[in-house]
Amino acid sequence: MNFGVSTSMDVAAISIPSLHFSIKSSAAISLQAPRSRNACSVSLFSGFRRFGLRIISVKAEQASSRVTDDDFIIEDVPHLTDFLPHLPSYPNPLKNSQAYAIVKETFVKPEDVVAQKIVVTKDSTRGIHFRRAGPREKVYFKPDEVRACVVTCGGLCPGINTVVREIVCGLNFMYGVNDILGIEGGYRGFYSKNTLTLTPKVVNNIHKHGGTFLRTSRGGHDTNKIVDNIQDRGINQVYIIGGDGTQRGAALIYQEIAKRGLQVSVAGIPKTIDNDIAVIDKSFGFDTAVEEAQRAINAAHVEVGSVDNGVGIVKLMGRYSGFIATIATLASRDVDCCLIPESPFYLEGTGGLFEFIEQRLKENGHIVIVLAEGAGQDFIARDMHAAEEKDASGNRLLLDVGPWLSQKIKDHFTKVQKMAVNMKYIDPTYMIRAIPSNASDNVYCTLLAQSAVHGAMAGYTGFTVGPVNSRHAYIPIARVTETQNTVELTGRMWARLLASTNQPSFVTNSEELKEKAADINNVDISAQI
Ligand SMILES: Nc1ncnc2c1ncn2[C@@H]1O[C@H](COP(=O)(O)OP(=O)(O)O)[C@@H](O)[C@H]1O
Ligand SMILES: O=P(O)(O)OC[C@H]1O[C@](O)(COP(=O)(O)O)[C@@H](O)[C@@H]1O
Ligand SMILES: [Mg+2]
Repeated sequence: MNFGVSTSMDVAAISIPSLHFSIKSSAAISLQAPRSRNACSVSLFSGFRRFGLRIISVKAEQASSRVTDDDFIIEDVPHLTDFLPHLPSYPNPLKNSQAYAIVKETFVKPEDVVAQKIVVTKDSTRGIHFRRAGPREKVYFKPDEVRACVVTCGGLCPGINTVVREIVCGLNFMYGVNDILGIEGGYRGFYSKNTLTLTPKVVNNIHKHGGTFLRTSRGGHDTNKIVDNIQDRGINQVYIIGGDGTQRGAALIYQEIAKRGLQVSVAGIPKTIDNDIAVIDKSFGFDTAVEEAQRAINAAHVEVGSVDNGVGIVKLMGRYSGFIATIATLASRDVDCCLIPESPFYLEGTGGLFEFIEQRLKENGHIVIVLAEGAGQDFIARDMHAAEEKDASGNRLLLDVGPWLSQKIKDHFTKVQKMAVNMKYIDPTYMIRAIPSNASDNVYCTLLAQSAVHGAMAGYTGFTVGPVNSRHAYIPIARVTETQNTVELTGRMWARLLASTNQPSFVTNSEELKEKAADINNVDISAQI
């Protein structure tokens, strides 16, 4: 797409085919995209950089319609100057930091973006890009004016304490910020608990412990009470660590703050053991959890390998997404069958689980089944006539598939097959998420935390930070909350698993399930490696 840029500053018109601009203020140009065939979300950076203008991207009404030729879409994040246009900026103190003294490019260029699509062909459209994370030349907070707070919400996962620690140390060591509060016990802590004072000394060793030093909770998100508290306490940077639910809550907090016109940056750091957060490569702590799951799978394999007709079942976390079970199975190679929420399965008849277990017991004398806790929920609910219940955040409370499946298998083989089986059931669910993060997750958590700090100090807000194709980016919160990341049954990763376990596909053996799988996975599979 080509566009002309007017050189005289007083001319407010910059014409782009089918798009018209008006310069609203010296700080930003807003695109008033008319209802046009080619309207799309556009951000223009380099053309205006030298004018000191900041371009905000807008979502045209028909964001789905793409500019056909050089389809270079930038999904930008909000900035404090979007609603506080006269906010002063200051030189980034990193400029004087000895650590960064010889860094070739200390600051991220304003036009640096990260591509969401990296598997391309010569004629590919360029697709969606996100603003690259990292330190900027200008900051919008004076270090001694910053009063930051950190809050952790939802379930545990390895590495939460590392993120908390590195937010505190990053603010203090890189930006000279000394006023940092801990919000205790999740969102409700804003209005129901006293704050903790966080210093590098206080958080020095917390990364060596699992859980969250700040404690957490589900439920209790009251946007107005939270923002009232932020305002009353004079907090001007909010770091929110949590999963998809938490990030939805963060979006509401950001919107209320913008509505009130408060100079407060809201930075979301995505967290979940389930890796169900969209757009980012994977959530922190996931690798640590998969590594810990190997110990449970290995124990099951040792147990069942030491007895006749040993049936080992290991239940792992994964409420709606079966990534932990899938990747732990691929990593282990001791697993004969992996069941996940995304893949329907059935027990009886040709191609069913019972037939497969019988075949493996005959072949090897034992079998190991890895089970995501969210697998088979509809099956169990029908079988037990159980009504659906929810937790304090509105998440589905799961029926316990582990004991249910163990009993089903025991009943089938003893009563129907007249064959005694040695059932060994292991449930390490909370064990794999309550441990401290491993070395690689610790480094990942450090980059996440520092990216969040750089973003907030540079005045960005209403963003979630995370790696997109291994490069940290600032992602609009709505982007990571609008869909949930799930294992694609039509992707190559799941095919790799089926090829490694040789388990029944369950789907290809049954027309009815094939439609169901198609529905589940009516998404672009190119994203799957
Ligand atoms: N749609 C939502 N809007 C506002 N707050 C939400 C929303 N969903 C969840 N929350 C809040 O976010 C916090 C954590 O949500 P939860 O789903 O339990 O865990 P996670 O965010 O880790 O997946 C809870 O305090 C919950 O009240
Ligand atoms: O912590 P609780 O309330 O027992 O919930 C357990 C659930 O939390 C999870 O660990 C995910 O929690 P988050 O989405 O909050 O990270 C699921 O895997 C599991 O089903
Ligand atoms: Mg969640």
